[in-house]
Amino acid sequence: MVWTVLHAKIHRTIRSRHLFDHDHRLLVAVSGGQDSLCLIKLLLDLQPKWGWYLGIGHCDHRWRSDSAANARHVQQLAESWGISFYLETATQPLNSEAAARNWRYHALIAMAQANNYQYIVTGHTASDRAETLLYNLIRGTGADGLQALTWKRPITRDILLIRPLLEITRQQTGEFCQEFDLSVWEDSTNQDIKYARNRIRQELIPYLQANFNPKVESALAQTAELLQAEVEYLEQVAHQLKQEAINWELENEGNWANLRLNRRVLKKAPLALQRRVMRQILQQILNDAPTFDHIEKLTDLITAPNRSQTDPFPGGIIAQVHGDEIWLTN
Ligand SMILES: Nc1ncnc2c1ncn2[C@@H]1O[C@H](COP(=O)(O)OP(=O)(O)OP(=O)(O)O)[C@@H](O)[C@H]1O
Repeated sequence: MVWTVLHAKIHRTIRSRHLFDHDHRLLVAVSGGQDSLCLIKLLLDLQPKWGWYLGIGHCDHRWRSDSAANARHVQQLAESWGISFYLETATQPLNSEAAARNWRYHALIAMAQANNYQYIVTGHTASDRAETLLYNLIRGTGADGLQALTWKRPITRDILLIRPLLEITRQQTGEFCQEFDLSVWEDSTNQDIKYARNRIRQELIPYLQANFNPKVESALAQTAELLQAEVEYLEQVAHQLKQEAINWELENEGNWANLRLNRRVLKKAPLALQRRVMRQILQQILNDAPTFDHIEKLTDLITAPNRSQTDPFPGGIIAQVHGDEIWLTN
């Protein structure tokens, strides 16, 4: 087997970041594109050193006319490597990026659960990370959005989502596929500049590379990496503060019903932590992700006069100041 710089890099990354350990069962999400082919080839080559059990999961969104052929192509590759192959096909064509992504993650989780995999591994690269950072930055976000794709995160209670290629650029995965003659399935929708993501990839990044920094992808990915560690730390501190600030909490048949927060505890904390506590609380009690506006309204109550209250949040929950406390009630 030829051992390249990428093999060495990914081997080091898996070890130093504790992405997965010996003998784990990894379900590798393979679209057939260059990134996920590079990923599966690297993992296959490293497999004898680590002893993983590898499987390939493919999702046919029925988005493009060639999607069934794409799925067959990935299946043939899996067979040629002697790896288990799992396919989910959408019951109807999914024609928005968001719908396709959402369905894809559910499909991959279902495959992993049915076949006893603890890890779902995707081929997101440093280039995806840079694009996600720019995409989120343009739409407006905090440090959380700028950490743009994490190495490892729980996707269900028992399954972790792992992205081992976050330090490797798309150029590198392309060169790797050429070097090993991997037959890449080109996704025609990647070229379509009606999608903002693709415009960032096709127009904005090349512009930044040509005019500002030829290594802008790696630079942005590094920014995301630094922010990720800071976000992790702030979230931990906010969690502790939240526990300290909750005076009283009532659950009704497993559902959250009533919460009282100590304003004196919260007032002493910096604004950045106040906002994070409020976001964690809203995440806990709303079914949807809280908006910036929701978080600000609730944070304002920390210093607002007695009896001030918010408009109802989705689900009808209202927050109101009662002396030294904020009451959230249904
Ligand atoms: N049809 C598919 N079947 C299996 N895995 C897929 C498929 N499409 C994408 N993936 C996995 O997701 C990774 C990222 O793909 P891509 O960048 O096209 O998706 P995305 O919509 O931007 O995803 P995300 O929301 O996760 O960033 C791929 O490297 C691959 O591991």
